[in-house]
Amino acid sequence: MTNTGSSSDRSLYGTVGTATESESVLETETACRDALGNGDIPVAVYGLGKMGLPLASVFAEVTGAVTGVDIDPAVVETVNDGSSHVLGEPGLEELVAEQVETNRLAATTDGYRAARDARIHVVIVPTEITEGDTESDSQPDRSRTTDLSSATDPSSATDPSSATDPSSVKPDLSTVQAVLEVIAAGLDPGDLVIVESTLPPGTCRDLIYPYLLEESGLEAGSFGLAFCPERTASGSALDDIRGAYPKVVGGIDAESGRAAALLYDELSSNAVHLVSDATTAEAVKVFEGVYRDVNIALANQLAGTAADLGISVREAIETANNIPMCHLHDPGPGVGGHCIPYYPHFLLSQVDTPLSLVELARSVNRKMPATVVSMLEKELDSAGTRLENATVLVLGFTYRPGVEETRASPAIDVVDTLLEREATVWGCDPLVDPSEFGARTVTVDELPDHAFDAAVLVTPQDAFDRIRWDAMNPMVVLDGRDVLSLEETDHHIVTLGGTRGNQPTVIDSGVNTETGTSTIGRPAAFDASE
Ligand SMILES: NC(=O)c1ccc[n+]([C@@H]2O[C@H](COP(=O)([O-])OP(=O)(O)OC[C@H]3O[C@@H](n4cnc5c(N)ncnc54)[C@H](O)[C@@H]3O)[C@@H](O)[C@H]2O)c1
Ligand SMILES: CC(=O)N[C@@H]1[C@@H](OP(=O)(O)OP(=O)(O)OC[C@H]2O[C@@H](n3ccc(=O)[nH]c3=O)[C@H](O)[C@@H]2O)O[C@H](CO)[C@@H](O)[C@@H]1O
Repeated sequence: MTNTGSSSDRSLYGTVGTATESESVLETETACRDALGNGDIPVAVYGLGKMGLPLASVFAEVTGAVTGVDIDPAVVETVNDGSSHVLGEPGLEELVAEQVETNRLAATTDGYRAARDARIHVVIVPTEITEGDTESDSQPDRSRTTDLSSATDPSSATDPSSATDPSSVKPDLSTVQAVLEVIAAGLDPGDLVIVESTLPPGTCRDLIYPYLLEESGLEAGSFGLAFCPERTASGSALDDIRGAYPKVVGGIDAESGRAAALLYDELSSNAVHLVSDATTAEAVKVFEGVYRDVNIALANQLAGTAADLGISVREAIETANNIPMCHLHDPGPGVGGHCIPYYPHFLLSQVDTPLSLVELARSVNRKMPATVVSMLEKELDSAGTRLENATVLVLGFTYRPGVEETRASPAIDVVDTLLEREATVWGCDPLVDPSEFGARTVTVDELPDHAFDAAVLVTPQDAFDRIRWDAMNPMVVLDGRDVLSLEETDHHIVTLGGTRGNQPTVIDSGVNTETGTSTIGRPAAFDASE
């Protein structure tokens, strides 16, 4: 099939209800699946970023009729050249080349035209947060997201790590709104709108559907809307989209849910979980993020008990996780990226119920970079060096190893705090330039040419395996991820969770093969046979 750019009279929404007497629902569904696979139902994917481009490519692979829309002309040009501007996604470069070459995927900046032609519209642009009225800090503002454009200028978006008070932060849906404006202008009866961008629960029902109805002038029930969250991570996007996890689908009405479930049943090799409604699907995605943020905060607080308890918290966490119901997370110098630090705010803004646990977790994680600098200061003091006189190396600026993304990266706050304390700060990262964040840039190979009083490992990039620690002057090394093996060097190593590297001694010769528990070396009082 070719991407003809002409509008199609085939659609997914509303088709089963129109089955004629001579046609069964199953036949109608089969016809829909055939039309989808034959490229008779044009798809527009809005946003060709780290998740949007993999998604558009998989949609192209399955449907053969995708127009990718992006406001960035450089992105559009790269895609139309058959290349991927997104790095570090196995298979993506080849898939984009193949889909563009066979005319199954084309990109454009002309969203209005793509919207006119498409019967399925997939939204995968970023959702941001913005800081509200900080004067009302003493009175937490729990008013909901009542407007799609709570911030009109996308550049005013807030970095969650700099937000002063979690309750003053609001979702900023202005980018989503910009796309909806384009879609509404080209919306026809029978069209299906899918939102994959993470949304505050209730957004499809309370904001997007009413907005599309009003702007398009169409009647309720004449087009579909479903929330189908992206459950992907950078580095495994194609596998994730093709079906690493069940696909969650929630429609604004029953027919929207049915049509979207059929679509993703074709797209994903995994099961489709059609939940009760769009709001439930929105909550699923936000809950996943909140779960992670709260659990990381718990791990970070537990790490802080190391000195009091005199143990390696890492050893205790790893050993506790031997039991299936325990999923303690890893302590770290902060929570970055444009998902986990943002999503708690998508929940906090929507409900009247006080969510003190969620707020506290956000505060704990947000303060981790400052906690790391305090730990470093203490260690430097013990070594006789004041922080303001120290030269500190920060290692790893992206929020995750190997992903070229620095939004909300803890390294940025670590650098800011060190600079506020008048330390001299150097930065090293193979993927981004630390000088963009106020540090002096140094490469891995240049490190032995410099003298540092301390190093802080924030994100363990693979390239750091090449660091010649033995060729560098002894220094305090704060290993924020507990990954360095410096025991054989003269460096003074510190981790967030106490002594590093301790492992339990595992005695397995007496393992009870039925229960998996060992009977050797256990105190008699705990022996089940007694
Ligand atoms: N990255 C992840 O790991 C991840 C995982 C799960 C879910 N998500 C969700 O997906 C969303 C998008 O993530 P991403 O990583 O692809 O973002 P991204 O920042 O990498 O890319 C966003 C793209 O959208 C384009 N864009 C902005 N405004 C536009 C508009 N009005 N019309 C068309 N294009 C526009 C930008 O030019 C950019 O190319 C996230 O905000 C989140 O809600 C992301
Ligand atoms: C459950 C999960 O994997 N969800 C993924 C997540 O992907 P992500 O790319 O944001 O990465 P995370 O791994 O969650 O890390 C975020 C930050 O938390 C730090 N961290 C992490 C674990 C830990 O134990 N201790 C920590 O300190 C880490 O260093 C980093 O800064 O969100 C996406 C969007 O919703 C999801 O789609 C995607 O499935």
